Amino acid sequence: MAAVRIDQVRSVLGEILQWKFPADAVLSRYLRANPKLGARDRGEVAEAVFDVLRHLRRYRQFAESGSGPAARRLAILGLASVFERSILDAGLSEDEQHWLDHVQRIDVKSLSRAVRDSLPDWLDERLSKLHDADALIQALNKPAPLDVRVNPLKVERAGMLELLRNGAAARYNPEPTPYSPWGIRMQGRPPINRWPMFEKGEIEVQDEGSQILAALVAPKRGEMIIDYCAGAGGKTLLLGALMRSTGRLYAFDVSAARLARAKPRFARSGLSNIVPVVINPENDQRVKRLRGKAHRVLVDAPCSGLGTLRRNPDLKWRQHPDSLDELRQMQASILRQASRCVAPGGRLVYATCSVLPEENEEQVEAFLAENPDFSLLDASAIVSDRCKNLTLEGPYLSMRPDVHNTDGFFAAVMERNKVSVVESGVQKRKDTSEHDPALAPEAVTDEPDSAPGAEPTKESLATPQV
Ligand SMILES: C[S@@+](CC[C@H](N)C(=O)[O-])C[C@H]1O[C@@H](n2cnc3c(N)ncnc32)[C@H](O)[C@@H]1O
Repeated sequence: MAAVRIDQVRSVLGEILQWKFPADAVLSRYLRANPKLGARDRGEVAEAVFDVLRHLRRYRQFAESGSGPAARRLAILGLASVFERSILDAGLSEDEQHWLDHVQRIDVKSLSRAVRDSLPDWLDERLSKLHDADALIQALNKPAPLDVRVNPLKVERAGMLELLRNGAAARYNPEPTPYSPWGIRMQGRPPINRWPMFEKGEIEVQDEGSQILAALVAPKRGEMIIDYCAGAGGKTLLLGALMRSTGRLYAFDVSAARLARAKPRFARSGLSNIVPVVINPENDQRVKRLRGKAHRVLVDAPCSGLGTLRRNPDLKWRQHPDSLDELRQMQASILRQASRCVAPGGRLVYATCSVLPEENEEQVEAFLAENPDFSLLDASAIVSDRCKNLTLEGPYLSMRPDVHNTDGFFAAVMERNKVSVVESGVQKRKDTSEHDPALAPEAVTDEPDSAPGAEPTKESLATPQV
């Protein structure tokens, strides 16, 4: 069995290490192409592959010694984290066993941090500037638990926890998440997409940090909200539920494929206030029509994803300083465009799942310097309303795996002055819905709990005519 597993891991790694596709996509494709593999086989292959990606630099150094193909030695090192030696040895030659004995005796503390914790030099250098860098790097190198979130429109967390603890999920040790009031954390690899509560839209997979982001947007009933980079809808779903399915929640994205992946999730959720719209990154007329209209705009910006290394360790090797520069320009441009949709008195939330200041604080500072009609709010005061145990230092939301046991997330909340002058968008049409049903205004049945200062706007916030 060990011999077969080594070949399987080696085969998956062979494709992943070409870095053409994300590791999880390659692995899913491999598992789909090998349907005879049972749940345990799949788990073992996945665990070993991800272990290699986490420790790639160190393992490559170890694999320089020994004989035979280096890719096989990487697979052996990955499987050494899954199997006991006695099981693994059954698939190894005598030479390989000696080689593994040798590398397992190496004192990793004698290696430089970049090798020990397997980081490319450029990333080691950037992370080393962060507070408590060692703890952060080590936490990013550990596998993450699985966080799910209840759909507050359908169920309460306490009831769902009881159901999970008394059913087949008990072995995954479900526990409430410490900060998010909607989260449940499980250990291992629960096959939740086959569970009835998932099919009924009562639970969704969402990291606790991402749940807290939705709390930070703090949408209210009846408001008009834009999730500007909605992707597969992870945050849209919780925003829609917090709005109690009232008002209007635009789910924008430039990628039709990503929004298409969101649609079954929207359907399961039971939400009826979401309007998905594929937008053009440049000069989109529908975006223009929403200028100065939204109560809240969330920009969950495309980023390096370096806060999610626990789940996506391949990003260490797929990202590069040049790609980071491109991302920074894109982030600044999206933030600028999205900010125009914010109504006077409304809020703009900029978020990433990166831990690098150049994608986070520096972007926000540059935006605020160029846009004096926006000012920074204290994130801590806003989230404390729903996330009782969460204390933050400073005005930003900054979640870290070493501190909060979540992925690395950053967010800033900015408020537009009540007296901002809103640039007009495209020329007004008599009846917009006739031309663009995707943006057709629908009856807003619930009064907003509060509307941002509406005095100087040309159109009223409560009637989202777009
Ligand atoms: C971090 S992901 C969003 C994840 C999503 N919010 C979620 O919670 O599942 C960033 C998204 O931004 C989208 N994007 C890239 N450029 C964009 C642009 N100019 N305008 C809007 N969305 C954009 C990408 O297609 C991607 O889906």
